[in-house]
Amino acid sequence: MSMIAAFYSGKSILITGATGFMGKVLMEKLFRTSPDLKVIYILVRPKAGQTTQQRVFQILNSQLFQKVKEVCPNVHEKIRAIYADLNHNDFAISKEDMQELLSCTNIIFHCAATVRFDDHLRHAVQLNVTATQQLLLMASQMPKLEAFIHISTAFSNCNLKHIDEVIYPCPVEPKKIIDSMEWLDDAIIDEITPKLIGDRPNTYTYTKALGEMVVQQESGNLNIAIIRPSIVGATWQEPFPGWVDNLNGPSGLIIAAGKGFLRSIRATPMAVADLIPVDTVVNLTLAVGWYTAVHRPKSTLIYHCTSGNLNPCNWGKMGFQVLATFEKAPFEKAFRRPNADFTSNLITSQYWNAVSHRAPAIIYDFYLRLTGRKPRMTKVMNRLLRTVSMLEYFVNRSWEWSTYNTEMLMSELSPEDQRVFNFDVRQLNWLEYIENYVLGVKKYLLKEDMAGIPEAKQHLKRLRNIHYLFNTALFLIAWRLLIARSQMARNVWFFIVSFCYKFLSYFRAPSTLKV
Ligand SMILES: CCCCCCCCCCCCCCCCCCCCCCCCCC(=O)SCCNC(=O)CCNC(=O)[C@H](O)C(C)(C)COP(=O)(O)OP(=O)(O)OC[C@H]1O[C@@H](n2cnc3c(N)ncnc32)[C@H](O)[C@@H]1OP(=O)(O)O
Ligand SMILES: NC(=O)C1=CN([C@@H]2O[C@H](COP(=O)(O)OP(=O)(O)OC[C@H]3O[C@@H](n4cnc5c(N)ncnc54)[C@H](OP(=O)(O)O)[C@@H]3O)[C@@H](O)[C@H]2O)C=CC1
Repeated sequence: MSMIAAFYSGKSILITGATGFMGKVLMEKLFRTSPDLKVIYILVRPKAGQTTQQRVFQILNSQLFQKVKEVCPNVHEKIRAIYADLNHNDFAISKEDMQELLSCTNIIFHCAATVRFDDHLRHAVQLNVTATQQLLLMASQMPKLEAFIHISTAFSNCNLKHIDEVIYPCPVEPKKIIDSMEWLDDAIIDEITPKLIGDRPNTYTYTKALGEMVVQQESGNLNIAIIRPSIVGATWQEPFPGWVDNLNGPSGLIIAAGKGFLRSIRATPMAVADLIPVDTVVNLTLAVGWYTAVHRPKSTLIYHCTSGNLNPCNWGKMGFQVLATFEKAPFEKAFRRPNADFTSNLITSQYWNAVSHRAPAIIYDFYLRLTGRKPRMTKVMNRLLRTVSMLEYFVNRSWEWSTYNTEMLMSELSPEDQRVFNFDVRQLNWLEYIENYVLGVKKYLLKEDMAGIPEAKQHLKRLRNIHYLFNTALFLIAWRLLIARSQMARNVWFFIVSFCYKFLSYFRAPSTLKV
């Protein structure tokens, strides 16, 4: 019997960010391994014209939850969606709901965040710092609370090269930042943002670091742990391999590359690609929840959920396997044939941007105009290149994260728990994982049918022929222009033609003799 699964039985669990990528997998695993849990409270806001109930209904009826329905048929009754918006200081939770949360909650998993790299500092602070502070305040009023698990990111200290499982303070206190956001106007915030974030690349990593400081400062008597995952990718094993449902991290780039839009990137092939499957993060999170509640460590423990120091893979190998999978199972209706140029050189990368990205987009828009349609490719390409430029920081550097606490926890688990809540990335086969990841992107994100693969392959062949035809035509035009202008080019041309003629006559002569 799994001790961790047994621990969650009968518990009332509060999850923030349950509608997000990680939150859904966390809920799924909890219901599947501990179907006897009492209730999962989730803080949800209405979104995209859907009420909170409709959103929950959609999640529970998705493919991800199919196995759960077999083990826990009354899952609908065990999930309690609470209307909440973390942008409001009191989360806009009703009095009755708040009362229920305060009196019943046993465990909190705080996953909600804004993960946009370029979010306005005011909004990023509200979500990643103030909301964390508010939740801690709520937690301090929960008499039955056993553990508070805060999800941060391994990149909260990406300005350092070696990162230990400790909290590194930011120069300005989070309380001062929270206060200043209340009275500074947007223009001034824009001006001071670069100074505040310092050598971090974006407001996301900065506010996640502030969020950790808040957790440390406001922990009081709470039993708290922090988890820092690196780049979270599709599922490795559970509930099935390759599941992914958003464009964050590598997923969006895999689509852009598979559809032939993205053909080069400024990346260092030998830099460590610190990817971690989402089910691994969730397994560690649940194990940490159990350990924190049962063993009650004296101080707040931080757990790095990373792969680089235990089972490293680099971007070059990853890109190679992504392309190999495109060969086997290409994406439908590609714009161009997938290809990859990795260059760490800025000038080469700008050259490839012009030749491989901007020029084809301009030519395609010209074709759309000629055929009476609205040009759109240049706009799409500009947005893609902007996104890529924001991710470049992470594919040109390597970090070392120590994993003492994570390894200590692994050794504390029973063999059964090590199996059911496996977070040992040393067992991960990267090539297999990446192949499943790309297939998962095709299946679950693009919703493409595997039966369409032969047609997709045909389409790529047509694109290859168009590519050869286009290059030949381009070469002939360029050559014709050159011959018209340069005596030397003409001489070279006559030399090649006479050489070919002699070559052919040589072969024709013996064959004539035979006859
Ligand atoms: C070596 C490769 C070689 C490839 C060469 C060739 C290929 C060969 C194969 C190679 C592939 C394999 C290797 C890949 C390397 C991956 C490195 C990843 C590093 C990640 C590190 C993460 C570390 C930190 C981890 C964490 O701790 S946190 C979680 C991470 N957080 C994020 O990943 C949020 C990012 N996003 C935003 O920050 C916002 O999205 C924003 C970007 C501001 C736009 O923002 P905006 O322009 O306002 O508008 P949106 O609506 O948001 O998006 C506008 C449009 O871009 C789309 N789109 C949004 N996203 C992405 C995305 N990712 N990728 C692509 N597209 C995206 C969206 O669909 C929309 O398309 P549309 O609808 O226009 O058609
Ligand atoms: N994905 C990754 O690569 C990594 C993620 N992390 C961390 O993991 C955690 C989960 O990330 P992930 O699941 O990928 O992110 P998602 O963007 O998929 O999910 C974010 C969640 O936060 C919720 N949320 C955002 N704003 C509000 C709000 N105002 N009120 C209520 N809920 C809100 C979202 O709700 P809604 O659906 O309504 O928008 C969603 O459920 C985050 O703390 C992130 O920093 C750490 C490392 C890497």
